[in-house]
Amino acid sequence: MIELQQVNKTFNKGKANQVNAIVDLNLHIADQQYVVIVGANGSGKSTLLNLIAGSVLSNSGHIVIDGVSVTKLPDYQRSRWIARVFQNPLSGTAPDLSILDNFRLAALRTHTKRLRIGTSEGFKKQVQEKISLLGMGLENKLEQQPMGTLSGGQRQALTLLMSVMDDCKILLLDEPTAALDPRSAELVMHTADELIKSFNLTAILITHQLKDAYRYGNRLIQMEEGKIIRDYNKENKLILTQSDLFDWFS
Ligand SMILES: Nc1ncnc2c1ncn2[C@@H]1O[C@H](COP(=O)(O)OP(=O)(O)OP(=O)(O)O)[C@@H](O)[C@H]1O
Repeated sequence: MIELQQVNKTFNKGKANQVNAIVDLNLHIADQQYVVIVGANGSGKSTLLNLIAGSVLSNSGHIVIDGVSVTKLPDYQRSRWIARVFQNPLSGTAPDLSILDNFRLAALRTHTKRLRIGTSEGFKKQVQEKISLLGMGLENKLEQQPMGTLSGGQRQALTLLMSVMDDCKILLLDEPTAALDPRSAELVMHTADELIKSFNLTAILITHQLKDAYRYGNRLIQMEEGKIIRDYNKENKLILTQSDLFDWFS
């Protein structure tokens, strides 16, 4: 569960370039909800995700995750709940290391409990099993293939997998397909959807791709000038047509 109560975030407060990025925002996200957020550039989407992740702290209001008040906690103290995937498929991976070594690093970094870290065959087998879920045939290239030689889509799918293999409950996706070609983007969106379901995650996706906003998730939010101006739950989203969604931006 994620709860934001009367949250405000102002950048450059009191200066000529002051920006009220988030304004009196209230939001309740139930466990296992998959929320998609759309909105024009500068409407506050990334700031909202940063406030939830703790990489930006609010000026006022309360943020509660899983019943714990996290309002003043920095991001590294929220990482037990939260995993994040960003636009750039290269961020968070070591290009010269093999796929397996990247998984070892990720497991060490997050002290994952799902995996027994090490050089053992057991670790390799667990990673192999998980990677085979992606259906990309990468499970047979674990040790030969350096991460940097994979396509952007493959890397982003592996990054997704690495981030959800930890015991996190919340996955934050900030335009994860923005740097990908349409085919890779489709693959990553599908992978994210499968992982969210199979790991029972609560997820938030920011996207400018309206067809993805329409297709994925069970709640749809539109932001404007730091506020939520539309909020469609699962039932209302089902009634919405794709052209309704396009009309919001015309
Ligand atoms: N660190 C910062 N310092 C100053 N202003 C900022 C900072 N981060 C965001 N802003 C401003 O806050 C407003 C909201 O930005 P934000 O990145 O949250 O919007 P967004 O909806 O994610 O936009 P986009 O779709 O372009 O990514 C913008 O006016 C932006 O310039």
